[in-house]
Amino acid sequence: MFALQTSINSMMSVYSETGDYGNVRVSGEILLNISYSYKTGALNVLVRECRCLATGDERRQRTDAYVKTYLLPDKSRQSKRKTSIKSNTTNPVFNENLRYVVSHSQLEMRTLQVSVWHHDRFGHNNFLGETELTFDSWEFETQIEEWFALQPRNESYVDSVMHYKGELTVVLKYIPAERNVSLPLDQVQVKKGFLKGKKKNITLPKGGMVELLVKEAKNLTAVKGGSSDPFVKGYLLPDDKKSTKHKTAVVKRTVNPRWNHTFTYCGLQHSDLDSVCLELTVWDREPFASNVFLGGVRLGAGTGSSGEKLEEMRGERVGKAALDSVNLEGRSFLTLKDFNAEEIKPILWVSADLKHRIKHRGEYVPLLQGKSIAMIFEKRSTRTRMATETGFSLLGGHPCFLTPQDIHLGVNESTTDTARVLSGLADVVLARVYSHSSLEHLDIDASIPVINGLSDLYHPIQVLADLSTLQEHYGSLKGLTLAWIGDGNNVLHSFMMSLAKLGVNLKVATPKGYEPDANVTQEAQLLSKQFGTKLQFLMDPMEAARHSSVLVTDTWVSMGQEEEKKKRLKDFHGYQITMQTGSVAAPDWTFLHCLPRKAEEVDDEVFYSPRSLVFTEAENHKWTIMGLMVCILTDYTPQIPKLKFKKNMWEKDIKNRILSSVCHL
Ligand SMILES: NC(=O)OP(=O)(O)O
Repeated sequence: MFALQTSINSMMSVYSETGDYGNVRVSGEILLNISYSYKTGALNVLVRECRCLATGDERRQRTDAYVKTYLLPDKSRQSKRKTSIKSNTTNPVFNENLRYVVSHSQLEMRTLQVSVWHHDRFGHNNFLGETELTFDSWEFETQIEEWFALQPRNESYVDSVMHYKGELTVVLKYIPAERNVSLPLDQVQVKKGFLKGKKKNITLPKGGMVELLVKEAKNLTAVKGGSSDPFVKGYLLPDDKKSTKHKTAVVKRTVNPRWNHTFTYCGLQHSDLDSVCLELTVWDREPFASNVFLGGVRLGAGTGSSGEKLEEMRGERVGKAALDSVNLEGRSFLTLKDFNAEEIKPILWVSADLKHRIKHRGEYVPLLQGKSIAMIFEKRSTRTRMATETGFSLLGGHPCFLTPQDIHLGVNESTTDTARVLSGLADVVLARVYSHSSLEHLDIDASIPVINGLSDLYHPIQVLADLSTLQEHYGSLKGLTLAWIGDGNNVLHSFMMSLAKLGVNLKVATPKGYEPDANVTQEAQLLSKQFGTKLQFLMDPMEAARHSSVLVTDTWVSMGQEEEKKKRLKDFHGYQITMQTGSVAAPDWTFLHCLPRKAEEVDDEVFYSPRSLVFTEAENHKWTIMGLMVCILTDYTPQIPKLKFKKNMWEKDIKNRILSSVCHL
């Protein structure tokens, strides 16, 4: 028998947080604009651009760069911020603000680590260089904008700060076979349920036994409010079937937990001890998200390699891995023009995940607990207001609905002052405005994210709901053709800024004089060229509908256009969507309308038919607004794998629905 008492910090950890840095030669500089606001307690790290970066992927001769920051010594995901990825350039321009809320006295003791990475969709991201800034002699009122040379990895800092993750105390014993067989049955620890009804038939394990007492840990990383909910997981490697997994209980709200929990591993010969290894990992339990990896250690001589477990240990579950390259936290959402496909897809995914968990599984998911949203509405609303209020509350947050009659905005108080005040009182603003420039002003002055709840130029949250509805019904967006028949308005503009990025073709039929905005059109043409999708501008509604999968229209008289109503109704004559319009569309055509609807735009036969997805579309307004809020206010990872919608399932469903409609007739 041997006994061993050890602690993590006396052993070399194989769980480097530093990851795989690749072998890219470091070059280039990064332009940062750094400011600190005493008023909001926000450190704003505006990542402007990089120049002369090294090539991230030599074989493919490309660099897809993004910037990542940590406010050291905190290396937890709460401290991580990322920009979007800029494709195929060694001189990427970001102009993205990475924000930390931290008191200036805390900040004096912190180090901002700014690293640049090449994003490899199919392998490891490659390190392209970094710079570190300390704040101990910083003039906090001064804003700096400066080029910083990128440096190779600072190994000494990595060793001294990043590898130390606390200490774990364990007692390890090997009990040889001759002693093991004399153990009474109730001392042989096997998985729960194994003994149930089988006591008579149980065969005692052959060979010796490893007994591990997990006593306690000290100085673990605090991942929430100064503490964690830690537990230990253990495997005896190699273990391809995960049959040796043991876990301690969770000890709540502490970074110095005491477990005194014993794991036993049976059937081991003494000679096996040279080839096995005991992997112990410490985790923070997260009831509504992936558990957070706090540290790990391997005891024993064997390598016990098991790729699957290593992956799980790093928290890279399906969802996490796929979302890892995208960080929308703190981003405003004024237009889909600012969001690429890799940023839009996670919003749709989180939305579908929330719908599944809350609506279908009946779970309570308070991801926005303690957060507030200021909802400014210059115009009336049914769906956007209800979707935001109920959705935000459902996630545990607090919505405040404000109209110009309720608050001083634009009457007694400037937009600038209102934006600053709201930034201190809420976590996010959603604003429905007449002029898009009002949103842009709000966004400049606010230090919290601003969401466009509709402006004269764009209605991006509506299009998120539409994309999610189509994704649900068709199983995939790519390859669909959407026909917009009607006014060249804000909803169309948002489609024009997003569809090509997702591989959707667009045909637009508008009466003369009601075409979409010229700048938006020019941008959409560039996107369609870039992504190889079809984009057509027509005047004939039937031509737009021909072979299209989705027929879409909207009101012909938007809010604020009431005086033009008579003329508009005349000008839009012939644009009503009817079954005749659908007769030339694709066999599986569907209909969308963002509502409210008037009969002149679409007749009752189409509007209330099984082809019409309008009421799901209205409901999805809520799930997509919730998904968006969660993406910009938290680092939530979907609990369920990326939802898969099989096309043949949908085809069956729509055929059944059409059939049942025929029966009613
Ligand atoms: N589609 C839409 O934005 O509806 P409301 O105007 O009711 O918010």
